[in-house]
Amino acid sequence: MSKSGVLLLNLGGPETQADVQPFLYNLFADPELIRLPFPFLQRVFAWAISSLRAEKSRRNYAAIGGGSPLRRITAEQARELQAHLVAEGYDVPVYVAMRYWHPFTESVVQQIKSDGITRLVVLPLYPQYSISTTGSSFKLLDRLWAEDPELARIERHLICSWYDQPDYVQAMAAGIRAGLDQFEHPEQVHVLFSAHGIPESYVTKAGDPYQQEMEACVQLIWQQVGRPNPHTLSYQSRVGSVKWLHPYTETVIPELGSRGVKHLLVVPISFVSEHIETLQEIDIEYRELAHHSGIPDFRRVPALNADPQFIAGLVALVRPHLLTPGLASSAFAPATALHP
Ligand SMILES: C=CC1=C(C)c2cc3[nH]c(cc4nc(cc5[nH]c(cc1n2)c(C)c5CCC(=O)O)C(CCC(=O)O)=C4C)c(C)c3C=C
Ligand SMILES: [Fe+2]
Ligand SMILES: [Fe+2]
Repeated sequence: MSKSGVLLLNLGGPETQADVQPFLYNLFADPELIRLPFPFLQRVFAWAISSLRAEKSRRNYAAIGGGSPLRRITAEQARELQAHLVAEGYDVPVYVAMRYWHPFTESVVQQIKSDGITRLVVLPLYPQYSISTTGSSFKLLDRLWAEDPELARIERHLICSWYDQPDYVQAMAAGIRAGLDQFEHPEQVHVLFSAHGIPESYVTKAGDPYQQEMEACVQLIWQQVGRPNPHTLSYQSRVGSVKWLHPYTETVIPELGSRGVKHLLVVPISFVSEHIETLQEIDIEYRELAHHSGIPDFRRVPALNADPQFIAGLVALVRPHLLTPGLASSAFAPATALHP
């Protein structure tokens, strides 16, 4: 008998000030996120960098209430997705697994195993694929599946990226149009898509499709927005001293200011939930930078969180991998099942 489940993947975030350093350690200890020439030094490096970064990072989390809202918002997305699936007749549990903080992927897959799931649809909450995000979580799942013969019996259906999912694209476009319409003169607004950056070498040396998917995603969203405003794509949240994807958001904002832009609408584009990089980096740091750059009118499009059209998009992504309602106890898969 087949029993399906859905697993949502995300990065995770510290919930309290005390969580910040161990969270950073977990993040920097991942060779998919930080690539060192000497892998045997990864843990020492992670300890050193997490210790050095912790104070600044704690201050940033303190500015948004002490911790990240990511767990709460991702749980809400999971609840909404499950409710919509149940309404369509798919009686499947939806799990949330984080890469670097609670609920850790390692413990969630134990739960999935003990719930008797035999067929798991894995949906990363990153619309665009990157080695550093979806790739890292998939690699961890591969390792867990390779180490445990009971897990190995659970059939996995991986959804790699979905930046072109029509409901997602339309939900993003609707948010941008609503954002533009809040300005007194919407036609005077410059729209700045700000994506999370990654080191440039991921794209040029390791073949990460992230930049290409990001550019295609912005183009699709912009077509749906259907307004004549000028728009730009830039990359934020650079860590360390190596070159990251260009142009940097922190460079673009002053350039726009010096070109006379007075009204700026920022669209966070790699994120489907509010988190530190929307609430602190964009809303606090970039807002201040914009004001210093002569841009007094600075606004941001909210992250999608549990937006109904976005949730409909998640349902559409998951549905083809589920057994048709009524056949749920059958051993047969529907003809529409996709296997990337
Ligand atoms: C698509 C999203 C993300 C990409 C790509 C990504 C790459 C990436 N991130 C770091 C370093 C850090 N990321 C941190 C937090 C963080 N990053 C993302 C998303 C992406 N990261 C999320 C959702 C979060 C959690 C946010 C929260 O609310 O807690 C942090 C910690 C925060 C801080 O100190 O700034 C670091 C550090 C690298 C190096 C990287 C690509 C290689
Ligand atoms: Fe990050
Ligand atoms: Fe599938």
